[in-house]
Amino acid sequence: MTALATIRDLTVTYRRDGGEVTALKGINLGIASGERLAIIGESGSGKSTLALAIAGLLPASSAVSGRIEWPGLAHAPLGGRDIGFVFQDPSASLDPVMTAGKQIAEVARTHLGLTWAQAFAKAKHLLERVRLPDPDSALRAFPHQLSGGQKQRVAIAAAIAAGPKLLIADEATSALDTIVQAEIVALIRRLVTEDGMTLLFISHDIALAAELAERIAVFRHGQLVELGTTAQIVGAPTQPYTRALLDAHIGLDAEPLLNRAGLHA
Ligand SMILES: Nc1ncnc2c1ncn2[C@@H]1O[C@H](COP(=O)(O)OP(=O)(O)OP(=O)(O)O)[C@@H](O)[C@H]1O
Ligand code: NI
Repeated sequence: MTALATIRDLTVTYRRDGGEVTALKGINLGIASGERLAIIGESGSGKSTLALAIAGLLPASSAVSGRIEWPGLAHAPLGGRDIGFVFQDPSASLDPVMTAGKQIAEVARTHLGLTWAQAFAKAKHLLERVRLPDPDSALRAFPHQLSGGQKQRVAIAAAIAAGPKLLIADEATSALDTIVQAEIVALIRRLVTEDGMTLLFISHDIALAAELAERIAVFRHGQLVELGTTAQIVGAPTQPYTRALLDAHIGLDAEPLLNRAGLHA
């Protein structure tokens, strides 16, 4: 498999209150073109920092060493065009005073050089693809007129509007109730497959990660502690920490998770 991105010895430190917090320590990780890779770990383990570093979105208060190479791209990645980003809270990524259609169209216009008319046509098509019940009225809807799940669908449509190679979903379903969460996971899986995107799925929920990902990377205290196929991580973890994450989720019985991951009959 060819690599889309290769992360080499990545260390990220934030300055805070005169001190320093090391959020990532010497991370080495390859992301294969077209794979679905999950990043899991508890709160503060550095998952979002990794996502932001990959997307080139780290705040100015951070210091970075190491590097991220993009053998799968012909050029340095441009956020929004080559990398789509979906955040936990769609209200934070959507502009409250702009219609859903315009927010999606703007991405298409900016990165694909479309006219507004072409960009709105594309936005409508994207709203159909993310299965908004009434794409025509959704085009004209403001974020507050949509449910949480619908807003997340709009945010996903905007994230993929420029046809990115890589889609990063950082806790994209964590704020949603279980049923909507499952729908959004299914949506992400379908879109990634249809467009041949690479997926980086970030979650504290090992079960959700197992449902969607082919490989899982386990982070703890800023370090990558275990990396393997979903079957390995869920069925035969080598690290006590990974086992603890599994146990916390399912007690001592791994069977339900394996079933969810489609690894058993
Ligand atoms: N902008 C920032 N300024 C200072 N420290 C930060 C900043 N962002 C994150 N941190 C710190 O860096 C560490 C890693 O945070 P990060 O958000 O990457 O973890 P996470 O695994 O995404 O956690 P969560 O599951 O809660 O989202 C934590 O100690 C956090 O407090
Ligand atoms: Ni996070």
